[in-house]
Amino acid sequence: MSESIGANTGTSILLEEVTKQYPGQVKPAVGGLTLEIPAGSLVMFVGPSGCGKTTTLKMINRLIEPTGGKIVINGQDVTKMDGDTLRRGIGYVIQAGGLFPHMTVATNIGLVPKMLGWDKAKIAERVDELLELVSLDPAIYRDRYPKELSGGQQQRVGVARALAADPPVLLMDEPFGAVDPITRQRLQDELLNIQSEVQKTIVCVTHDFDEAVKLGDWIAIFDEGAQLVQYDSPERILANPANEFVENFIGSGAGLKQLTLTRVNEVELVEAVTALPGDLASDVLSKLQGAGAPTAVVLDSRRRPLRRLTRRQLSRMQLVDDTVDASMPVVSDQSTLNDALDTMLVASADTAVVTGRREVFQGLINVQTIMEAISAANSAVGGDEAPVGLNSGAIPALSVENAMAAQTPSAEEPR
Ligand SMILES: Nc1ncnc2c1ncn2[C@@H]1O[C@H](COP(=O)(O)OP(=O)(O)OP(=O)(O)O)[C@@H](O)[C@H]1O
Repeated sequence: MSESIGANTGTSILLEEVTKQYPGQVKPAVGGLTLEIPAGSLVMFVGPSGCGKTTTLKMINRLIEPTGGKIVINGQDVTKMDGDTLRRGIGYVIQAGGLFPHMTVATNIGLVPKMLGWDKAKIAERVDELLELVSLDPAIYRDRYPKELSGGQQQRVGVARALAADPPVLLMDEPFGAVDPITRQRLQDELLNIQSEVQKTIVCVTHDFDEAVKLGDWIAIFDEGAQLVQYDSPERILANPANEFVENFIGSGAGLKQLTLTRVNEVELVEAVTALPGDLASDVLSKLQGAGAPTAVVLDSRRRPLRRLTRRQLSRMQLVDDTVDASMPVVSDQSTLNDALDTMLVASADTAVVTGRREVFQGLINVQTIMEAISAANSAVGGDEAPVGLNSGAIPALSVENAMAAQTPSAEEPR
């Protein structure tokens, strides 16, 4: 219940000296981690396999119980709170959406609202609203079963389900790990679009440093035992990696990764002549000639781009129709310049169509704009001060008693 852990937006999370010692393990999976997650920010956890990212994430909604320390959400210590109540106020997204296969999309999304006792009409309305938010047409998708969806669509439904009861906090564990690179890019852009609408506090685990740079307001880089190696903005981590471990993690091409730091919505777009199905082709053609532009963008009634028409194509038609060109290069205004360049290269086009929230047309971006933006971006790295993040000294060596205690079985599921 969102009431129980605070307002639906603007909720901070604080881990205070949090430790997780799994039974039978010599070293703690998470050792004395103190981490501040500012309200409304998107924090990415990255680090090598087994370093404790997932364990840290799952301690926030107590799917894993910490063995020590406190977790404070919106000023309230949730370590002792009823776990089920806590989890209803925290959206949770896992790889491939984690949907229940025998339930329709609508039932999956409506699960938490149902548990919270919402009436049927309100749930149905919310389901449609969320499907719209994740760019799935409710009329087509609400009654489908998960197996009738693509991987990317399942993932979108997973996000919709996590947001259903408007929780203030969203936890995501490798949410885009199971989809192809193009779908992954689109889902990342959508998440950023959704976040600009809903302003949740989001913690997201990834193994992909580029994804962390693209999505994160802040990136926490962990080493084994969830030892925090660096916690800062993507810009500053790229500009000043804390040590060799971080340098290796960033990998080669740190310079090129700077391209990942600028989003399409930060550069000036090229205006375009637009047309609607049903317009007289000759009218559109004269507008194009007046503007000195080579192509017009055809939009549907919700201003979503359908295709581009060249002067030659227009001169051969009477009325503009509503044909869709699936191969038209389209980028979201949340895309990075890196993604935009990729999209143009794949389509062998020197311009791409830019869309914003709910796929509404914004303008065009061209290679020239990107080149100019790159040179302009080589300016000083600044920004807000980084949130607090540290571990409490070295991990204490286990005494014989502790080691014995650690062997005691607990309710924890083995992996
Ligand atoms: N239930 C468990 N019982 C015992 N040890 C566990 C359990 N779950 C995780 N571990 C251990 O704790 C450490 C941290 O695991 P965790 O899953 O948090 O890492 P991770 O950084 O998310 O890794 P990956 O990127 O591979 O998913 C690992 O050494 C793992 O083997």
